[in-house]
Amino acid sequence: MTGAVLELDQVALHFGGLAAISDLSVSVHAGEVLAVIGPNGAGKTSMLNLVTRVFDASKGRIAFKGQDISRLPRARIAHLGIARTFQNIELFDAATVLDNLLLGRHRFGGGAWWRQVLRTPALTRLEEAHRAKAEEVIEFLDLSPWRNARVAGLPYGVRKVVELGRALCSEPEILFLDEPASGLNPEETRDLAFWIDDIRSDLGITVVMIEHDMSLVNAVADRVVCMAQGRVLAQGSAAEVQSHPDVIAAYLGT
Ligand SMILES: Nc1ncnc2c1ncn2[C@@H]1O[C@H](COP(=O)(O)OP(=O)(O)OP(=O)(O)O)[C@@H](O)[C@H]1O
Repeated sequence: MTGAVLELDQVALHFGGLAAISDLSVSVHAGEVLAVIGPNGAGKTSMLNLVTRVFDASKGRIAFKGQDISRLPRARIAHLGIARTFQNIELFDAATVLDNLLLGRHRFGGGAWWRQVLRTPALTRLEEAHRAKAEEVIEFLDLSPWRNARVAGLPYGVRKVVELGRALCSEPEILFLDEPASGLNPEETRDLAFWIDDIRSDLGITVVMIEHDMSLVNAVADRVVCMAQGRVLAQGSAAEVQSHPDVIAAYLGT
């Protein structure tokens, strides 16, 4: 593990009078799996929405590999190598699994307009490279039985894997997963744990996972940050954080 790949420094986010995030400072180390836990409404998804520029921070700095990204246009985020999945799966239901995965290649472009009109060899090579990456991800996530199926008809657990696959197709340096285990059965959650481990070890991608399922957190997280009321309450190993008195009190609502 090396230095911080992503740093949030005293970040705040307000919705009207409500402080969803207050003075939040979090560092993500390159090559780690960081789990972000905390009770409902703690600000976990808001933090992810700040990093991916869905919302503007009202205060503070967010740096990716030393570059301040807090004011970048949202569309630039994927180009930098930051990918995410959503709490409520966001896929193109009418399209096939393969086509959804190919959408993940968006950041690598489709070539200049004149290449598309003339169908140049360079464009053909680009399309072949996109297709090869999508096939690699299909293989990696065992999605071959559904390659040409429309997403709309797929079981929930498979759709979650497709969304993960689309994020991987963008070849991110850092991958944010928003509640990846929610709605999955125990067997699917075990598969997910293996994939997250492989995403970090084999693909070298840093993973930040917002998660309520402590079996998954205990299985894959190198480090855990617990948030409550928009701040960091505790951080450390899964065991340290789960036994922290403030964390126990936050979950009990005391
Ligand atoms: N778009 C929004 N408009 C207004 N308030 C919001 C918005 N998004 C989040 N909030 C509020 O900000 C606070 C933090 O919400 P957030 O969804 O980030 O928490 P969370 O820790 O991800 O919760 P959960 O585990 O339930 O998903 C909550 O009080 C929530 O109601």
